[in-house]
Amino acid sequence: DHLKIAIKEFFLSTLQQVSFVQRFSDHIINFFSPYVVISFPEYEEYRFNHAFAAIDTYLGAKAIDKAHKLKASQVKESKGLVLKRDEAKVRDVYQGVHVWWELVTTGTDHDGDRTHKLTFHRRGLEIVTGSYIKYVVEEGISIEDKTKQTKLYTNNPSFGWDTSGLWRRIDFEHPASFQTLAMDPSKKEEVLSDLEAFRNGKEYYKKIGKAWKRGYLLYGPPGTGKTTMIAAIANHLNYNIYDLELTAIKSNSELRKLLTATSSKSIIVIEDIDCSLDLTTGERKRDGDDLSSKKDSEKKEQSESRVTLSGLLNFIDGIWSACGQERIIIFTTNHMEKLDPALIRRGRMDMHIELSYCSFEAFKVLAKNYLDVDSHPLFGQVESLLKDTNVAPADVAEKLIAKNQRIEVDGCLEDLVQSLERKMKEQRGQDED
Ligand SMILES: Nc1ncnc2c1ncn2[C@@H]1O[C@H](COP(=O)(O)OP(=O)(O)OP(=O)(O)O)[C@@H](O)[C@H]1O
Repeated sequence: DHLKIAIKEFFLSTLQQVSFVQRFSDHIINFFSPYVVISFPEYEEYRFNHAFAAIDTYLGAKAIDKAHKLKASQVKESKGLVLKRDEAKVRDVYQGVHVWWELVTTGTDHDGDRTHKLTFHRRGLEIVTGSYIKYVVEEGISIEDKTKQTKLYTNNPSFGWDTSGLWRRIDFEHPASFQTLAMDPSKKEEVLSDLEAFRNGKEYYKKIGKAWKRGYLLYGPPGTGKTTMIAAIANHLNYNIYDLELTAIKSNSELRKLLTATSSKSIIVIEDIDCSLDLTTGERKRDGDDLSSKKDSEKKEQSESRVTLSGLLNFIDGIWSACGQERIIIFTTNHMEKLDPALIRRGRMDMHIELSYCSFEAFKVLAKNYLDVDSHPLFGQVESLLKDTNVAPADVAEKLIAKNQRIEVDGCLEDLVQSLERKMKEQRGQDED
């Protein structure tokens, strides 16, 4: 037994010495090493590191012809196949300086923290920090703009998609476009030119000293195309969508964390804002909760741990202005009148866009989308019926979809006319009541 203990102690002390020597030699090597390492983690304290994404894209596109491992993807049906370098280590040369990139992942494969590590000789320090990194990030951003697959993120825990920090994400494949969006053509033009001005507004926002962001409020009855318009905006600008589910957020600080984890060139959406926030008290509503039956202290505790109106205003104006750029925030509502004026005042929500019942102009777009016709003898009848009937584009679209079931154009339009006539009678009846 004594012998056993002596051997154990001997090995333990030897091991300690070895690890001490190891640590000491690491210090010496680091001290004298001619190499410098710069790390670019994907997230820093939940904040998304924009440089990481740009570097990732740059390295993915770098010297594909020399790569041994490639990843192929078709980001959109309309776009070609995109090949990406799929190697953890990449070498690069810039103005005579040799650098090595390595992608290091810690933790589990799926949720691990990823970091790009850049190693180079100390001699190249000035070139690397002075211009190379800037070059890589700018190149990455411009490649990303051309080939980007738009993503849809949500903070809703019930969706079990691919996670990336606080958000869950999937590829965004909605086919909506402004061309197929049925709305008044002049309103459509107005929205499109506002988006263009925003997209090209970098210098303008800098000049006036305002954060590069814009808020849109989409309002109108159900089925008038609010969600469709968000998809059309995302496709038009090629921005990611962050679908923010307020009811899944426990506090204002969680809301801030989510915000700082969003990337630039993105649209943050809160749908049906009137349903997720009680705007009279500023407390978030929760199904089945009856606050009036709770004691005061409990009420206070609860309201402190929830998203409040002021938390939401801060989200739009406060920190939001300070982090990231090129952000669009969109609220949708079916009940404009229920919203607190503070939330929707111009400056916060820069443009209020009404999506209204189907006009004849909007119908013509739907007829083109679904039936591929520009005119038809029944159009006159549809036009006069639409003038007197409040019907959502979604209901009109539903009638026209029948074409897919091999019902001919005439049959579809006759069906639509009949349903519009029924609807008109119903609405007249209600008015008389
Ligand atoms: N303006 C429109 N242009 C083209 N299609 C439309 C339009 N409005 C509705 N649709 C069709 O109706 C469906 C439902 O519309 P959408 O979800 O965009 O309406 P919404 O206003 O967001 O409704 P809700 O308020 O109920 O969320 C869409 O999938 C689309 O096919």
